[in-house]
Amino acid sequence: MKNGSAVENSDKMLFALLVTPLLLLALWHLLNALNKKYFVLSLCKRVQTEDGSPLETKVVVIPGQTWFGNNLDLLNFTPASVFSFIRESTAKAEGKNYLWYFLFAPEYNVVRAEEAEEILQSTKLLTKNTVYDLIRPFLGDGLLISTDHKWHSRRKTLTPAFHFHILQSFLSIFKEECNNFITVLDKNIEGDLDLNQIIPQFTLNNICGKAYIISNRCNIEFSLLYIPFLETALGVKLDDISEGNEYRKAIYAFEEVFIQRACNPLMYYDWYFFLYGDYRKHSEKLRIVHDFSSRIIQRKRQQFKQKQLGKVDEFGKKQRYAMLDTLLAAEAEGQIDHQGICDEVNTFMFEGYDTTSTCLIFTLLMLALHEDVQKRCFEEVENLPEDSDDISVFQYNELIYLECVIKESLRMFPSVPFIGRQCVEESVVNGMVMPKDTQISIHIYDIMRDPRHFPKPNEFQPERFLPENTVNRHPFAFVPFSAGQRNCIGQKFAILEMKVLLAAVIRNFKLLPATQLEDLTFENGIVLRTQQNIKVKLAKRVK
Ligand code: HEM
Repeated sequence: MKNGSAVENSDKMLFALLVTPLLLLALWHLLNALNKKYFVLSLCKRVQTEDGSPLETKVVVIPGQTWFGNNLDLLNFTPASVFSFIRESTAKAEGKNYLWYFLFAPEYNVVRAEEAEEILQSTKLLTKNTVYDLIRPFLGDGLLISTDHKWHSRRKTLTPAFHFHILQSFLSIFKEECNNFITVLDKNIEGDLDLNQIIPQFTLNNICGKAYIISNRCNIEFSLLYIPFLETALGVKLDDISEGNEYRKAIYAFEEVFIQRACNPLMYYDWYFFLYGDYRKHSEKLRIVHDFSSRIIQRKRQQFKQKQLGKVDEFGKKQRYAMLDTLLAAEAEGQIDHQGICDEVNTFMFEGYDTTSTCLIFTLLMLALHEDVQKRCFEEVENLPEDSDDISVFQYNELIYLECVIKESLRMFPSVPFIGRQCVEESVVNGMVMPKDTQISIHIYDIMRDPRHFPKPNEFQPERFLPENTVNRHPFAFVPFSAGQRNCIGQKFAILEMKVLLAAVIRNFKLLPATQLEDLTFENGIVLRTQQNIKVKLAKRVK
């Protein structure tokens, strides 16, 4: 009996020895076959071409540094290393679009205008990607992040608030703020002017609060109490400087936490962020920001009711309101609630402040570094009427060369270096079948440095934007304000605001270099940042 069971056992062992490798081989083949369609170790479906041609003909797949796709490539990066990693990836892909594989979803990186066009024009790819979820606690379902019906109806409601006639009425506010700004510069002609300190205060004042704070060395005090953006888009003046200032600081701190999160893929998970991230700072700053916007809205609501704004003016035309009035009018008609208004106000404060200041900082730097360009701008603005009160929107529109300078600065240093979309269902994009949840990053920075569209892309050449030089350019090669349905609603506002400031600065001062481009380390944030503050010197122009 014993002998019989021993034989049986050895048969079993032999069987196992023969079958196990076969099973493993079969499993290996199965996994290999599965891995063609799915990136097994990244738990996501692969991108395929629509016509069955090799994927490499459409996109470069950048191999990850481990077997787990690109999941660990970005771990614990800093904002500066994220910026250089993205640029290196573009270089590795030799200017072609490229793919990464992350946990649960691929990421399609677009660096070419040709493919960006299809995405930005698509009516199906309007949903923002997961990076935007990190700012959702701040901006809620405001225009930047919302999607589908909510976004459509809000965009329709808010578009008239940026109509030419409304912009015209903002002009006097921009000018007043600008005059104050020039007075401040006049008092600080000595030494280097730290643009990162003073410009964000100007643009936030154009948004929400007047308080120029510059280091004691420069000796500028909390002197000005004026709030153009609140007054322009929002139609409110702040009485309390410290209130606006606390708000500005809270936004800055929120952005710092955002950057920390954005640099670590694990931090995208709320539970991980709650346990290991700066969750307390995040919540505290959000409370300050939200309380501030809520108070502004309450104040404006009172004024709105008191004024009893009618729906038609004396000529029977529908009245055009600034942004917050527009929202309050929509609230009166039951189209939006208090939370919706808060989300929009936060979105506009946020979108309208950092973006414009980043562009102004780089434009002033480039003017200081390029004397010939500055001279040409000076000749152009010199023709404007002496008294700034007499300068009309039309005259600002005619500052063609200054506009080229702003555009060239935006091309080289786009305030928003990348934007994101995602496929909410399996979709065909640029001839490839993208699985549901594929993340799409459109790298505006790289698109606008593509030498096929901008020869010698690292050279500052405003002439590229003179009308005669743009005729044959690809329409999506220059997209600092994005394009298509989800383009920037505030672009005309921004260009006018920047022209008013730049014209005034150039008329009054000669800008001289202090910071050189080589001194700067770039960082990826919500907007493009540099580790070092950017400085210029000023020399008063003799009239
Ligand atoms: C130089 C200045 C500016 C630049 C470079 C800029 C750039 C952009 C870009 C690239 C987008 C698309 C974002 C995306 O798809 O994720 C955008 C959207 C937006 N911008 Fe701007 N922006 C600027 C100024 C402004 C200003 C001054 C305002 C408000 C007054 C504003 C309000 C918005 C809003 C609300 C959106 C979302 C639009 C939508 O999705 O319907 N922006 N901006």
